[in-house]
Amino acid sequence: MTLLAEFLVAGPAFWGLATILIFIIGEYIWGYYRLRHIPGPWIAGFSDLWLMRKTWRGETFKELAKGCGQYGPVFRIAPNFVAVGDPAEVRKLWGVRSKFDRSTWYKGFRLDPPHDTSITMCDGDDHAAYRAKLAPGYGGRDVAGIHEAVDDGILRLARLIDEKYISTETEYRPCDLARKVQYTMLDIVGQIAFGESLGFLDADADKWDYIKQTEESLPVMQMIAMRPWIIKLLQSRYLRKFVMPSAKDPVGLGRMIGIARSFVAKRFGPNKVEAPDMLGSFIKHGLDQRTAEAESILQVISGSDTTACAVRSALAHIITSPLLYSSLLSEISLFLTTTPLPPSSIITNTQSKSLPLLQATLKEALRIWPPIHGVMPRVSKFDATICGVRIPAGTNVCWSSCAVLRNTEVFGADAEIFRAERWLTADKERLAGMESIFDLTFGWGRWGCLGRGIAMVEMGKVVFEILRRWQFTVVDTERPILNQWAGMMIQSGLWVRIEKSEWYRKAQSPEGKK
Ligand code: HEM
Repeated sequence: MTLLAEFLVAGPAFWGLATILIFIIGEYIWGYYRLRHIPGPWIAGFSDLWLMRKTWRGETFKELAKGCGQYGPVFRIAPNFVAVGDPAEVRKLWGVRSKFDRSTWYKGFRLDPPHDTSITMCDGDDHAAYRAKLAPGYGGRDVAGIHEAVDDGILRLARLIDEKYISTETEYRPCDLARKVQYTMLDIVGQIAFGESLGFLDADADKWDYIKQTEESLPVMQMIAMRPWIIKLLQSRYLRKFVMPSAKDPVGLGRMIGIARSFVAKRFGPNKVEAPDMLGSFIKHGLDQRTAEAESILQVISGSDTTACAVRSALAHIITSPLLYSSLLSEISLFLTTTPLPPSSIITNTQSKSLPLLQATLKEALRIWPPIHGVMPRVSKFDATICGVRIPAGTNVCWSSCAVLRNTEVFGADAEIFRAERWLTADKERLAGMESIFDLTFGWGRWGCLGRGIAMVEMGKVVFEILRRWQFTVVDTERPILNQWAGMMIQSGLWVRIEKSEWYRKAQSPEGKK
């Protein structure tokens, strides 16, 4: 035996290594043992590789639903993670009376660690106190001009499309509507959040590569969120300045942080500006400068990508479904005959809510392609029972958004397809059930979306105004739009040929303007 081998066999290094190994093996066995009564892919009992692989490839949306079909409504997806596909149980899990809080998974989405925002707060009591400070702002109670901000964004979009993207018999000007919708939503959220548009539509460009970089980082964030120790490491004092976006970055998310920081800075100090916008409301209710910065950045991200996705999903389904498209145009044209609305005016929220097929289409778009479909785990300090299955304390309980939102008992035998009419033909009882599960697209209970009201206003107005002004032909019928299921939907390439609608042409003609 060499000296080294002798040392390893008998020395402290050997015993140190052996102890670590025994500890790791013990942890694997214990990890497997705790949830051994819950079925799932065998590898998920020992390792999170199954879940990581599906997450990285953007497959969790479909695969978790497949797993619920194969193993039952509760199945194991990693040593300490289970997925639930039963709609009523998910509503209970997220409800106000639930004993479950958010798991540390949410900490993976901190943009400016160690500062939390509403979405990264996990402790129920802290979150409730913080949420109370935000509710008057997000709910619009304290904010003047939300509707005007939305209208302004739509008019900017109209200007851009009219000037650059109208095709004629002799000229073909294809337009990526997915991008233009995203620019619109970013401009609107800037106006609502800071009282100033972010200027994406005017530039007709992805300013500072913000969209590109945010989209690239989403799948990575979903992966990091699965491993609490990686979150701690990357967000530690020593590493975060190298790996997290910084306000000094010239591009991307960092640049947006810098912009938010400069807007927020104007609201503090001796010459502080007071304004009746969302930021003003947050500050009025006690947010300090750093927290206001972090919350404002969250607002830009959560308030633009989600609504952009909902609008794009609605448009993609409308313009590829002839029956729905023509029915919607009839609804709009009937509305316009009774309510003359010049092109310079935007439909009101009350008017848009009075259009049943339009509202049904928006709900169906959110249901079939939920903008936020990540696993969103909850944990409890107590053992619990879900669908009759014992869930030990400390287990991450995720939802399968696809299993829940495409449940055939709730939404009908054809739940897997987009059919807006289901919302108009369902009887009272079924409709109540559908509505209560549809709610989950915005989260529910103590943790539910604070921007739901604003989102529905934006969606109703934007989709109506797009449909009444222009008509669309899909450029690539083989692949009208590209969806990437990264926990938060990434969509691109809704390429269309655009013509003005007959109503819009007439309304813009000299006679129409009279
Ligand atoms: C169609 C659009 C939208 C969808 C589908 C959506 C969906 C969601 C979901 C699923 C959650 C997470 C709930 C959870 O953790 O259980 C959430 C949280 C949140 N959303 Fe939205 N959202 C949308 C639009 C907006 C808008 C426009 C804003 C702001 C202007 C916003 C602000 C927020 C905030 C602040 C939270 C955190 C709430 C809390 O933790 O108390 N959202 N949203």
